[in-house]
Amino acid sequence: MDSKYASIGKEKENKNSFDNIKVKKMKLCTDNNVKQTKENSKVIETNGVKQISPSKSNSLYDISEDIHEVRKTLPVYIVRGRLLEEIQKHSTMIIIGETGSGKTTQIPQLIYENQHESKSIIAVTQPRRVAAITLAMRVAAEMRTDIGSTVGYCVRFEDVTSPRTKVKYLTDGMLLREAVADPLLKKYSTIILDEAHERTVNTDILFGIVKLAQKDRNDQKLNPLKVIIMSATMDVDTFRNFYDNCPVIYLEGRTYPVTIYHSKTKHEDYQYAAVCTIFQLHATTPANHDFLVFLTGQEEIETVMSKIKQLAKECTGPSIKVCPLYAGLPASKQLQVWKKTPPGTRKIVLATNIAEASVTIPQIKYVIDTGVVKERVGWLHTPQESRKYEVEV
Ligand SMILES: Nc1ncnc2c1ncn2[C@@H]1O[C@H](COP(=O)(O)OP(=O)(O)OP(=O)(O)O)[C@@H](O)[C@H]1O
Repeated sequence: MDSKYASIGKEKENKNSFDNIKVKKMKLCTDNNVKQTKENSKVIETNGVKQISPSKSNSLYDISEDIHEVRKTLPVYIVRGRLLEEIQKHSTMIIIGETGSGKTTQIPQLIYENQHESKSIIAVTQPRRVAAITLAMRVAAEMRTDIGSTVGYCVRFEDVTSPRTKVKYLTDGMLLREAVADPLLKKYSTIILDEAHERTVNTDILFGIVKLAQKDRNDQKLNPLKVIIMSATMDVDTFRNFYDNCPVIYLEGRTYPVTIYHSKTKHEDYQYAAVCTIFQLHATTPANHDFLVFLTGQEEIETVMSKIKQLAKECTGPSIKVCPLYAGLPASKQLQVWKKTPPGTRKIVLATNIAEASVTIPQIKYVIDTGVVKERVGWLHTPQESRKYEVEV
């Protein structure tokens, strides 16, 4: 996104650069036609297990919203009959579907609605905690059920499931832990390994574990295990070879019109450029158009957040709610991102790349991507780093 302000003049050094920002006082567009929504869910903690109370609201999602109509437009929903036939036919399969086709939210529901064994649980793994939680809440709302009953989630320090749970979203790490206690993963009838292309140590081990569990359950004549590998994009041949040439289904997705603007110049001080762009957009777009800004980590997010709060005081127009989103943030704070803001308030989400895939944040209309990311790398050439690399792998 090209920022008019960011490209004016010389960029200053990091520590002072924000002082350079001038907030234009102008009449801002507001959109007051946004409906007021109910208060969101409440978290109760009992014996160290947090339970989301359905009493105030079922989840982060307002049941009164037309989420059922949205669901019906999803490609997976449209081809559900044909897809189900394939799922029933094969014990292992790979499903490739474009982002937003409805793989993660619809396929578990489809299997649940058609499974006859009432005791079985469908597990859906996610690489990120926040994805597991928000997807479970979304699916619970779509199924008109309370979170923690038919649909639940399990992430580190938080198990929101019950004996009634049949669709369980959980992180790769949690399923791996369960596999240590029960290598056959007997409580599950179906295991969906989602976002398979993200390949971490956890997921790679899980691919082997579920394959073994499936085989051992067959050998021991126990209830069969269905394994579904899902992704938007991945190296299909590698996975297909590993899973004995299992069938692969491709699903078409939905696309939304996206206009991409690039900065004309390289901004060494990308935080400054991002803040400039935020206020440039803030001055010209309706209040119910929320922003998502990608930064590299907690420290940067906190710096930019405090600058936005400070500059917001000098602005007229819609108020601003800034929501941080990074892996180290407690889950309850991460969920603030999904809470609706009052009419006339703009939400600005400052996130690391954890918001890049597998999560959907409604109402985001503008994405400001600084184009930088923190990555952990292993060096093979020095003895110290090479040891580190070995330990991590
Ligand atoms: N947490 C959410 N909040 C609001 N809408 C959601 C949420 N999760 C899903 N949706 C809606 O459901 C649609 C399908 O999402 P889903 O996650 O099932 O797609 P997907 O094919 O798994 O995409 P991806 O490959 O990005 O995970 C989204 O485009 C969005 O309209």
